[in-house]
Amino acid sequence: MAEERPILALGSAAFAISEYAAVLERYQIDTIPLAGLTNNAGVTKAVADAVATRTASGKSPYVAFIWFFGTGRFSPFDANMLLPLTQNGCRFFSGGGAGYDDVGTEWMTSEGAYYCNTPTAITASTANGALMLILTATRPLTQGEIYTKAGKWRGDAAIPGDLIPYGEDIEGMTLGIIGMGSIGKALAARAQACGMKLIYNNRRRIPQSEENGARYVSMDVLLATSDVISVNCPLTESTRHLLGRTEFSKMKTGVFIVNTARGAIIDEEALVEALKSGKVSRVGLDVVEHEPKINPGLLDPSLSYRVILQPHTTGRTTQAFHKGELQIIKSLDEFMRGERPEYAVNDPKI
Ligand SMILES: O=CC(=O)O
Repeated sequence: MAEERPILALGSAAFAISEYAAVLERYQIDTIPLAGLTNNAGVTKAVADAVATRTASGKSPYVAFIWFFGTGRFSPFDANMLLPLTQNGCRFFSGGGAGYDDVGTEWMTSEGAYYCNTPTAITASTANGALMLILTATRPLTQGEIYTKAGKWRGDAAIPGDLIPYGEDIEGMTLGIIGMGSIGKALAARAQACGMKLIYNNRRRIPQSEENGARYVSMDVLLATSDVISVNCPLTESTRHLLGRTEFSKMKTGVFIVNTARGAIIDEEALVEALKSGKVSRVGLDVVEHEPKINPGLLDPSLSYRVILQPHTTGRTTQAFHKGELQIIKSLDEFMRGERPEYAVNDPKI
């Protein structure tokens, strides 16, 4: 047990139980219990208190801070929350999740600290979730379930607009993938097996051997030729509202849109207009701009079953979170051994 290099943890692993029990044996870890914590201010105070207690007792300061999945309600994990740690020598942070738009990585770099995400943990679950939403958007699945449970079966032909519409088969449709990282590639492999034609846009073309049958095209070509568009890129300043009024106007009429990345990549006001005008047929959103608040336009009764909403759960499977917790442990071990962690997203001067 290395008392001289202690670690602070927010909560505990919930899936990699035995592996994390071994971590608790390997290192000296203080845990901030999650019970009673509801927001960023609570965690900010708990971190400051933990650092102050350690300093007051004359013990060595924390060198690392980790948190797990399901902690989005505490974000952002930035200077405001973490400064007491870096001021006292903490040089490693890692949290559950592929995206890290809610983590102050630039600030961490300037403090000489690593940030490690869990880059491939949710790849399969999110790609499966994207395919699930593509199928749900192209087939009237939500409406069918609600009707069946309500005893309406396929609806009443005598009432205008009441019948469930026919579904559309995705075979032969063109899928445009925006963002060809690990999730985009995994989605391409799945969609290819369903007989879709694949195109993608990315900051740059990726090696052909990794394209999984997708063809690199400009954003304008993707917008103009896709029957289904899937958003799979990270949220950055350059992708915020990447799909807005101008982009919707370039799309095919009747396009289906799916977003399993981050809500703010789509301008929701523009999306609602595009749904109302019929430009967009149906949309499947696992993410929205101001989670957990839903833009009232998306809940407009006139759009009814054409807006499929999920509570940011496509990546959330037991297998994915287990893998992710193992990735946090791997990064922590590498840092504690004095190595550059493989999953570091930044390059601080250490
Ligand atoms: O949205 C989930 C993630 O980024 O891991």
